[in-house]
Amino acid sequence: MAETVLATRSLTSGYGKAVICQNVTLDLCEGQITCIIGPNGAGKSTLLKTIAGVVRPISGSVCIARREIAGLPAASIARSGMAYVPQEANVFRQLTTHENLTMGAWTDPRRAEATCARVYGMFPDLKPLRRVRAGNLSGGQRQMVAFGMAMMLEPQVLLLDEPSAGLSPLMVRQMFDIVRRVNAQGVAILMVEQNAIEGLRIAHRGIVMAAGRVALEGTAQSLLASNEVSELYLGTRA
Ligand SMILES: Nc1ncnc2c1ncn2[C@@H]1O[C@H](COP(=O)(O)OP(=O)(O)OP(=O)(O)O)[C@@H](O)[C@H]1O
Repeated sequence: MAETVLATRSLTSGYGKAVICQNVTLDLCEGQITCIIGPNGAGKSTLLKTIAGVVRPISGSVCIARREIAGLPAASIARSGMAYVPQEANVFRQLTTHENLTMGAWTDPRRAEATCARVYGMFPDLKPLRRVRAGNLSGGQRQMVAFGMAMMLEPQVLLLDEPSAGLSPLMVRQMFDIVRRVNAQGVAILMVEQNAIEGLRIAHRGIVMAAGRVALEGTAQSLLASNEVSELYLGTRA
């Protein structure tokens, strides 16, 4: 049985007086991809932000490798082995690709050079762009830089908020391919995706969120095969 690397229990969070995520309990196992799908405004991004420490939990628990991290500052959470790629504002636009990657090694700058070489190996398309400012890259290239920066932390757990958002169909395929390759290297991934079918296809497990709660969960295959999920969330009929 695979170890749980990330677990939330009854996690509740929101903004000011607005409670958005309610009693979210989930487990992410070692080496697995879990894809979170659901309608706009369901609270998917808020859940990732809460796990990453960007939004403070109201109640409940978040553990990485059985260590409680709920309520810790985002920087401490990143040091505990979890990297988070937000949907927006995820690179320094004035800095080059290479400078962005180097910034990604902030927890241990001495390792930056060696880790950079590994990340270029993972994302070969970034190599010719190393001297280009992130603000001058395409949306897909920028998304790859953000992903690369997260990998500079050499995380055990990666949180990805809509990695395929705004990408061309070709870039979407490339992005999912990279997600799969990073996972094959042993990184557990919790990913929010609007592109639900493609996201579930590369995932081991899936979670459907609705109105801030976990509405359904199961193996990705079972969600792809479910009539209810197909009609409500995948835009297809089985
Ligand atoms: N910074 C914020 N301050 C106040 N309310 C917010 C903030 N960010 C999000 N919300 C609200 O929280 C709710 C959930 O938003 P969230 O972005 O988590 O949903 P989502 O499922 O990721 O949606 P989408 O698929 O459209 O990205 C929405 O009603 C949204 O208006």
